[in-house]
Amino acid sequence: MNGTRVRLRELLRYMRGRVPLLVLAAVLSLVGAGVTLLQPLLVRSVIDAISASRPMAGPASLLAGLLLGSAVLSGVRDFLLRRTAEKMVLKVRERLVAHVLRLPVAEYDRRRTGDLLSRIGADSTLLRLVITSGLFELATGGLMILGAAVAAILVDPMLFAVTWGGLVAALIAAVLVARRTRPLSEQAQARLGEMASGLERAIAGARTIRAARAEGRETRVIGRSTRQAYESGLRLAKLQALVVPVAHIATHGVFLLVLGVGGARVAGGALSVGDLVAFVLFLFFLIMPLGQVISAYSQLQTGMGAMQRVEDILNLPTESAHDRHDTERAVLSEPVLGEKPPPAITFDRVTFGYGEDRAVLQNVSFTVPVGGRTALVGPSGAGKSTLLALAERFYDVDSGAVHVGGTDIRRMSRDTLRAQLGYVEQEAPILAGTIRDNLLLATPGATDVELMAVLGSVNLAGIAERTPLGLDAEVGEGGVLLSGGERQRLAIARTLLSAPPILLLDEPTSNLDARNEAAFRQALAAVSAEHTLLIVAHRLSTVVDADQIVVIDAGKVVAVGRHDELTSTSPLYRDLATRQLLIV
Ligand SMILES: Nc1ncnc2c1ncn2[C@@H]1O[C@H](COP(=O)(O)OP(=O)(O)OP(=O)(O)O)[C@@H](O)[C@H]1O
Repeated sequence: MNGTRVRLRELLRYMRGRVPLLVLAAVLSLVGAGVTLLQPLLVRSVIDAISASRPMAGPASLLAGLLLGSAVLSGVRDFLLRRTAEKMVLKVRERLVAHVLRLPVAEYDRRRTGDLLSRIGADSTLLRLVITSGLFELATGGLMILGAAVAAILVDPMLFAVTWGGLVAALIAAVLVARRTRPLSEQAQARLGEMASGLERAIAGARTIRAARAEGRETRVIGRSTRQAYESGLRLAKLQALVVPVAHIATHGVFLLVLGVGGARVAGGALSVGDLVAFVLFLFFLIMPLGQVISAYSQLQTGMGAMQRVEDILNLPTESAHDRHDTERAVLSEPVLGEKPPPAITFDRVTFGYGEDRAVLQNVSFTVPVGGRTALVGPSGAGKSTLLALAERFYDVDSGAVHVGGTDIRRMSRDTLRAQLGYVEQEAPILAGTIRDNLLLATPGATDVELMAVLGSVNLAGIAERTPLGLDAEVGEGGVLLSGGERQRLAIARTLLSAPPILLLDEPTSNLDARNEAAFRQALAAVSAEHTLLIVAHRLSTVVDADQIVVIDAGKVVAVGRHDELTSTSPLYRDLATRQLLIV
């Protein structure tokens, strides 16, 4: 009950700003219901006029006019409602997209992409049901039933009492079904989300899945969710199939009863033929919207279920909502004249774990001086990439602090922090789109000359000269139309273009061929010349001339120094270098 109230409040929030249109639609509905309920009375006048051989042209033409009027009114009302509902779906989708793009990175680690997509696509569409079928049909149908019942009572209370039992039976059956609808349709939507996740995984991993000849198995796994959605739908259909006969018997029985008892009352002179026809028509207007109200109630439940799934996402705190200091303007420490500038980055006794169970980094302290190259080396899983993620503040440290330019990064807005840092992931993520789209990601205003210059600096000008499309050539989903080395250098070019003072680079572990390797070195040299570079290094050639090497093992700093020093002082480093854990 409490949950329903909360959702109704949310619903009202979605409708904010659209109240005038909804009120207009409500007024049109009211007028429409009134016009419809006048029709039986006019029919009665026409019939009674014919029976008494009186002229009937007046009431007959009024009846025709009313019919036309109510048709036009219902058309206008439906359009207004659909428009309002579409607008609501638009607003919810806009909010969902903006919200999903601002969720903390850890949230993406936990969730399936397909499920998020399905909530944005399918569930937001179902929300439309809440307004159109749900609220309005429920309200107008309810109004119609009430009006028709009152009118029927006025025509003949005794005949109405006879019909009452059948109507109540039909109503109870309908409410029972509607109550089961919501959990079943929620189940079906959740299964559809799983199906979308499965498909997303299968398409993203298409090559691996083909190579492993696993299409059949993947199809079966995805098929399971589809089948479960079908089963929920089927259970719903069975439930509804049970109710239809009950409603059918109840409503048809009521009509037969009315005709029988009413016929006897006409014969006895208690009612005129016109009265009986008017009563039957009122009964018709009472029973007809009953079906509408029942299905509207089920649809309202379906829409509310979808709303719950949408709200689940909207209620997740965004990245900056986790953050008490984000509203403060960042005050980056300005170096005082004659004073040594603060280090570019300082990790100060940093301890961090992704979950509660295990610390990935323990008490890590080191500084990255301004200018030059600091390389992070260590065995796989030691925590090197995690250090870059902490500097970008994708996650917050559990204890200790990270400082950038002398300021604790929790004391600056994420925007300010990320403007200081460029970040190139290990598996350079190239976005589907053109070379230009990719380069402009962080620097939307760059000119073509600047784009070509930055491509040249990482030895990549050639990719813009391969096709007549130049910078507008597509790179494919995830950059599949480029080689691994080209992807990495395009990602570096993209980051260089935004000219951040500090660059965080996760070196690719993949073996590059000699030409790509040379090009990568050249790109690194271009980066090192103008930026402070913190690089997770997998290649000996990256570390031999680094200004500082930090050796990490199992989440701890075990040695810091230059290549020559470390080869004599750090057994682990020597081991890494000589056993070629660092690629030569
Ligand atoms: N998003 C994440 N959620 C949970 N655990 C993670 C996540 N990312 C990394 N880990 C875990 O944290 C540990 C350190 O990972 P990290 O990627 O920092 O290592 P690394 O030293 O960069 O390794 P590599 O050289 O193989 O890239 C690993 O045990 C890894 O399983």
